[in-house]
Amino acid sequence: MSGYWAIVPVKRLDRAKSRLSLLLSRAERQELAGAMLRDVFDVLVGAERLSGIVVVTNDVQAAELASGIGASVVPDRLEAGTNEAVRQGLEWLLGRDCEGAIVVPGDVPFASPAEVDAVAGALDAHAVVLVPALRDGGTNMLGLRPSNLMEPAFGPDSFTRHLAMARAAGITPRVLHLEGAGHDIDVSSDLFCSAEGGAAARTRAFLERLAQNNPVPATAWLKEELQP
Ligand SMILES: Nc1nc2c(ncn2[C@@H]2O[C@H](COP(=O)(O)OP(=O)(O)OP(=O)(O)O)[C@@H](O)[C@H]2O)c(=O)[nH]1
Ligand SMILES: O=C(O)[C@H](O)COP(=O)(O)O
Repeated sequence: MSGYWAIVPVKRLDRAKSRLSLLLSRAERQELAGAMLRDVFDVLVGAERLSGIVVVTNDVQAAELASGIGASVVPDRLEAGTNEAVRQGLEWLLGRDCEGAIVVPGDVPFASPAEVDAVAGALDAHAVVLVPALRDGGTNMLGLRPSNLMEPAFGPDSFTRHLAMARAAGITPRVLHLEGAGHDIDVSSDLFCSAEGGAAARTRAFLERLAQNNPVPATAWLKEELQP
């Protein structure tokens, strides 16, 4: 099927979000990761411009959820990080009739279907589309047309790196600042920031419960900021 495909890398849910371990137990992190993933899948299903979804994961539950929405699942037995997972998704797409790919991490639950469609619309005119994280220098969505145009370079400060890589290849990327998709959940302070954007019903319910049960633990944030 031609058109744009979403690639979603998903780490094992019971290992997800280790940077939140100051505030959340392993079980809570797993629950949050599952809630965010379900919300992200709803967003992708609601987008009108996607021709397909490929989920790269070694997690049984994530794979079941992915199959439930009709996504293709690429097993990620090595779990060697986001870039390796995205690479596997891109490689899988190479054999398919696909015009381009949009990498969507599983931790951007506040994205909306309209934002995904906006990335797809921008990809029609630009070979590289970047959605920066609003706070930490990351890349929250990466659009590539064709899908093998550029290697993924996720990790700290990936937005600047993706920008530079595109420019080095002679491409002027389109940068979309999106309120919903720009908000990912990585560190404790992200748990207490109200987010604009899409429905994110399960994630918002989790965060509301958390806020009710725990008055904002400023000291935890401080510890987090002080960590190298
Ligand atoms: N398939 C796969 N996905 C990964 C891997 N590492 C990270 N991801 C996914 O890549 C996206 C961005 O990852 P991070 O923001 O670093 O999330 P995380 O690894 O759960 O968070 P931390 O443990 O706090 O670093 C999320 O959707 C992760 O599930 C991996 O080794 N394999
Ligand atoms: O740019 C990135 O690597 C992704 O957004 C993940 O970054 P994060 O770990 O800051 O979410």
